[in-house]
Amino acid sequence: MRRFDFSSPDFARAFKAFLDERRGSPADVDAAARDVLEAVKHGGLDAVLDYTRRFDKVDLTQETVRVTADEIEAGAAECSAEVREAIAFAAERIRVYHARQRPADQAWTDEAGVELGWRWTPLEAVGVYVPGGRAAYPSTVLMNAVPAQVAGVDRIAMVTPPGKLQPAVLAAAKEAGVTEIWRIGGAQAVAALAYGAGPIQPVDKIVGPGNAYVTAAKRRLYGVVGIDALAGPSEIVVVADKDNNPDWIAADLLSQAEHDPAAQSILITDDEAFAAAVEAAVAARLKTLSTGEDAAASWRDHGAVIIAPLDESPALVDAIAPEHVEFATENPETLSDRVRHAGAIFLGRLTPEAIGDYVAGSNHVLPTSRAARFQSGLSIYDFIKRTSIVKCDAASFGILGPHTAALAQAEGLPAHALSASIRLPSKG
Ligand SMILES: NC(=O)c1ccc[n+]([C@@H]2O[C@H](COP(=O)([O-])OP(=O)(O)OC[C@H]3O[C@@H](n4cnc5c(N)ncnc54)[C@H](O)[C@@H]3O)[C@@H](O)[C@H]2O)c1
Ligand SMILES: N[C@H](CO)Cc1c[nH]c[nH+]1
Ligand SMILES: [Zn+2]
Repeated sequence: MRRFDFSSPDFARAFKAFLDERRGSPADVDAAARDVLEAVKHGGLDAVLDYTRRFDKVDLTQETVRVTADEIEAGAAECSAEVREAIAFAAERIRVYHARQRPADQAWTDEAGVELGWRWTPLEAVGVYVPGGRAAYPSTVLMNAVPAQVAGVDRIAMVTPPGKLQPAVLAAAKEAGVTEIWRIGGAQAVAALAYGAGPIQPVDKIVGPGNAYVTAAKRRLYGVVGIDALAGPSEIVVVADKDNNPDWIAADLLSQAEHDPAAQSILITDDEAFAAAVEAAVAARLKTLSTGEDAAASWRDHGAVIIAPLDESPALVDAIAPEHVEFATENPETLSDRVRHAGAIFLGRLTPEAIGDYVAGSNHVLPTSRAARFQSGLSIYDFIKRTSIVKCDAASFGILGPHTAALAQAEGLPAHALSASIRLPSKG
């Protein structure tokens, strides 16, 4: 864990160096993802199954790689009633939240008499990545698949590593109406969705979070398929004053650290004694968590405590551009309203980020590695696209045609110019 003191003369340089560590994929991870993509592109399902044997230690065949309808039913039935109820509760809140995002088609006639507008249509085939290396993620099934269903996507193909295919994951898939599930993960699963592999038909877009290998593969495949955002190892910034319970804040920091040794948790506070209390609480909790080993590695290698006036926190948060930021302060909006770059903002002492991970209704698939500077979290917009519509009649063509021909001539594109001028009444 690194400590930074805003008042130190070296702060700006040291903080920038710290931030630069988290831009893009590490070179070794990117190289590994590149090799996997090439192998699957040329080797198809055999290559996918080879990597599954190597990385996931599971031996699958063309016959067993797909989760059958019976397996989905049986797995979902094994899930406890309490968890099934929570899945249904979360799914409904996610459904309602994302339905509100649905934009309207538009159509109007402008002053030149041109009929203009646009129409939104759903994507046909989407691949959803549900992580499953270290933990099982039923919540991520919902965060990916429910918005896709709300948007009206025809085919949802889910991939998830074979090891942790737990009842709750299958119950969530059932709740979200997902019927196509492949037990593959990592860069090889992303490649299979993009290129197709044996029985796995290629998709038009791949969404969903994953570890650094999954994220590097998605980054490389952009263009072959659409991708949503670079949603890699989890991140949290907690802005907290000294009036918080240090145990609560420690839990919030650890809630993201436990996802992955590559996750990142950062505390910003103006009080040194409070920072020390949180650090002590983190150390104590690490000993009791079943995920303590990963969380300890994350806190040790990527964690940070920044001592700074709270008034500086919005600018610091913008520089970090984190996946999540919590403002555990008395009037959180006075600070949070000044933040521009964050995947999601959680306000007040009673809104821990974990609420957003599961049941708030907002999406938990969010940009990491500072991608919040230019990307949003997963939404209905990832599953629809806009087609523009234009219609001229004789009168409006008479206005637009000559300008079209003039611009085409200026670009040295005579066929374009002709396509307009040929339709204009001849001048003489
Ligand atoms: N940003 C978000 O919105 C968000 C949401 C949920 C989870 N997450 C993140 O998702 C990630 C889940 O990670 P995970 O590892 O548990 O599951 P994962 O499914 O992302 O990755 C597991 C796969 O990684 C591959 N792999 C493992 N080691 C490899 C290696 N050395 N070389 C190549 N491939 C390898 C394996 O094939 C395995 O199936 C965490 O980083 C978590 O923070 C992010
Ligand atoms: N915090 C993760 C996004 O970074 C999402 C998640 C799923 N389950 C628990 N948490
Ligand atoms: Zn989480």
